[in-house]
Amino acid sequence: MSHHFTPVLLVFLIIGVTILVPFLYHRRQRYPPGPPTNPFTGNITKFPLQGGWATLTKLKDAYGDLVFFHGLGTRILVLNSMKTIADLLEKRGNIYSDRPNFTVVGELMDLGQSMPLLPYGEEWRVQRKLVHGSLGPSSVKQYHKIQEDLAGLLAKQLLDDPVGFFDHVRLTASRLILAITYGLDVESADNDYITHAEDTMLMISKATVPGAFLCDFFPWMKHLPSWLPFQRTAREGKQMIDELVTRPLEHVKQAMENSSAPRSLTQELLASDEQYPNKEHHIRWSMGSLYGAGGETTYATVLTCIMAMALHPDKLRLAQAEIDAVVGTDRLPTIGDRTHLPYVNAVIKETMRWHPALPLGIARSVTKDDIYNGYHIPRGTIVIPNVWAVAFEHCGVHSPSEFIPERFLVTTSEAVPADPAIWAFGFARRICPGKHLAENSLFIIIATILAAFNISEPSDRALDVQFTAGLVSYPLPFTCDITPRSSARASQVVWRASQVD
Ligand code: HEM
Repeated sequence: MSHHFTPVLLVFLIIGVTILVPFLYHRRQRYPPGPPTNPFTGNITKFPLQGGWATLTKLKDAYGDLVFFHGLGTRILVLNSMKTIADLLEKRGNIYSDRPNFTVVGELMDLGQSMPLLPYGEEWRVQRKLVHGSLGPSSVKQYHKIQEDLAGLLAKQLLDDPVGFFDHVRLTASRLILAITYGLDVESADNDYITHAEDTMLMISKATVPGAFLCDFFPWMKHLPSWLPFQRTAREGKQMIDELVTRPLEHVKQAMENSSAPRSLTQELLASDEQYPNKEHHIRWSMGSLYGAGGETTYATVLTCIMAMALHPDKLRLAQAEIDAVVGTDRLPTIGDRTHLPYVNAVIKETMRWHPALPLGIARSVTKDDIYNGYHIPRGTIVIPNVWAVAFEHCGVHSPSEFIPERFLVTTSEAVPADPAIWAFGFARRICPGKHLAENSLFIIIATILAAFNISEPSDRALDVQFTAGLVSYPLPFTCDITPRSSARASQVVWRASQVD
């Protein structure tokens, strides 16, 4: 009997295997949900290229915490919640800590040598280590004085030329980084370096917009002849970037030879006895990375805060009242006051939540095929943490789009939103190494401005609330009135600026 059954069983088995295996395999290969696809371009053309955070956050309603785009050889996974970000970027950090490859900016212009773009590997590890020692929570105390001095000088500029506040804030953030990284004189740093650095940053931010170069989609194009316009642009960009990272380094080396180099991160690293391969190369790129990553993010946040204060005079008054009560009225705040000013800190947190400076963080790339919640995430997928969605998800009891610092001051446990300090600076192995420095900079610049000035919407028109749509998002130039709170505060500002040596 049994041997009659065997061929039948075999046939069934074969049929079963031929149908089931591809079926199961297909199930295993299932991509996370996303907008409808077509056979030619998948759904990649539906990925919003500029300022996509609001659109991507809306897609969360339709598709959930994971939204997947694919087509034309590119795959993008958007993470729309703290849970998915923690599960992948943190718990599976060994395969989710790489960066996508930018053919033009990264390879042809050489920016791939800089820490934010370096692949997850040995060179990146060396550069991170170089900056960690000097940017840790206790090391950053050595920069308090520079930060307080620069906040004081900024206040003086706001007093003398309030209309130019936008530029003053921008330059202050840039000077701060140049002073700390290279020991450049805070006042003269502008002429020598900032103009070039700003031009270069502008060039980089234009060049990193997806779609800026066809070559980013078709990497083989990098081998095309050098006279082609995109190759020329790439060469010019490479030169600008090279100058940005090399000139200040050479300046420090020269000053060290003359024994006149002030203390700075670069000077300390060059002077250290520690030996490792390509030492100068790594110092050049890790230090250069700090300017690129640390200037724009800081001024974006300060400008957003100024805008929010102009729009919310009642919140400004509360912050000022707290400063007057805690710090007093006879001096400007210092970084030492930071832990004693909960309302001012809540204003800063709310600024970072209301409009995060990096609304989509900095993209990652996954180095191995992965399965998550039953979905297939292929190797090489670009992974984007949508922190804009996180900012709206964890916002406590108040409406997410409104500016309400009080949401961070609630005492009942379930209503307190997640502190932006845990998500605005990125995650796990690639978390922002400048976080502690940045938090002190934001505090001292914002607290100094609030202590000394009133900020209000222009009397003749409404303030235009608009933000740039690039990687770093900050207010488009806007007008607001910035006036000293009193003549006593104005005199304090003048005196404080005169103390900067
Ligand atoms: C408000 C200010 C700042 C914000 C919101 C911010 C945010 C971020 C974020 C979201 C990332 C990506 C992390 C990830 O991939 O998970 C990052 C990376 C980075 N940040 Fe910041 N940052 C700020 C200020 C600074 C400052 C002042 C410095 C330098 C002193 C700095 C240096 C860097 C560097 C070098 C990286 C690349 C790290 C890597 O790829 O391993 N940042 N930052």
